[in-house]
Amino acid sequence: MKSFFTAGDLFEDWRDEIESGKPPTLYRCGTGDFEKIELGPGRVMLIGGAPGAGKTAFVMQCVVDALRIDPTLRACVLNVEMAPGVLLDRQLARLSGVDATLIRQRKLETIHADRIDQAFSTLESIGERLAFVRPPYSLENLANAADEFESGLLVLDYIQRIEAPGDHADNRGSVNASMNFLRQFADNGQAVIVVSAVGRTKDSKGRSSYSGEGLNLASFRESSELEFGCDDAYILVPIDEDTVKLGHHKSRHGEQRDISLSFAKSIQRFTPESAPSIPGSKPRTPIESLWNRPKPAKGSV
Ligand SMILES: Nc1ncnc2c1ncn2[C@@H]1O[C@H](COP(=O)(O)OP(=O)(O)OP(=O)(O)O)[C@@H](O)[C@H]1O
Repeated sequence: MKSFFTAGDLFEDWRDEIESGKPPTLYRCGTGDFEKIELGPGRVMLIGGAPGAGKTAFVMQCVVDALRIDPTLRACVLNVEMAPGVLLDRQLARLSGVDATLIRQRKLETIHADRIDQAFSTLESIGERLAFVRPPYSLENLANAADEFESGLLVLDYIQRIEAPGDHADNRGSVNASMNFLRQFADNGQAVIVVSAVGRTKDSKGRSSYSGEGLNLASFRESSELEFGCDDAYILVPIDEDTVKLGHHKSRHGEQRDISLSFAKSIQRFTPESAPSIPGSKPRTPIESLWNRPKPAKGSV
């Protein structure tokens, strides 16, 4: 076999594909601004953020909602830090709107019953299409699980703690090797979400911190292959107690689009700030603006 092929060799298939008008498959992770997230076969999405920024909560929301929206999708989650039951507790809180602490402490009361039942049945409806990888937490084990489970979406939470095949001089070598393999998984039709730790940077006062202003593509730990290998890179940055920015630091296939989200931690739920209006509903007018509005002149309608 020759070590190259020409554009001419590709031409017919490529042209047919263009003319078919069939867009590439993308999995929707929610509504509103969540639709800006391009996750699909062949794509690797990287998401970083300081400890506790909400990376796991965000990724699990995307996965559960993608499974709810697309009934043919199957997902495999490898989470090194949190047991599957804890991940499900948090999704139960999000879907029911019942405080995650009450759920964690198993202190539910009758007033919660309806919402909890509804959330249980939502989670049950996707249960057979969501798999959690058992230890050992290695890439090899993830690949085996993905094949056995026939998944289309893989989640690695988080990459610095997942063992790559082969011997590596250091963690950097191992993360670089993992990213190379993950690109191959994507080229084989998987959608891949990679959660990554970030390193501290200097803030505006020269202090070492995780402050959002300093976090960028180079902040992903053991970074080089991570930033080059992914298609999209996001960093989740807290703005205030209940708002976060999902900074879009790399977009291989389109424009970079940051997303503002509110993060209700007690129920582990992210909501786009620019939520779509419900058809037929009127936007609420702030009472203050009515109060300050000039009074209509007498006799005018
Ligand atoms: N019951 C709760 N009530 C309020 N806040 C909570 C509750 N449970 C978790 N949290 C907060 O929600 C956030 C969850 O973040 P998550 O575990 O998704 O972060 P992460 O970025 O994945 O963190 P890490 O890097 O430590 O894995 C944390 O800030 C945590 O303090």
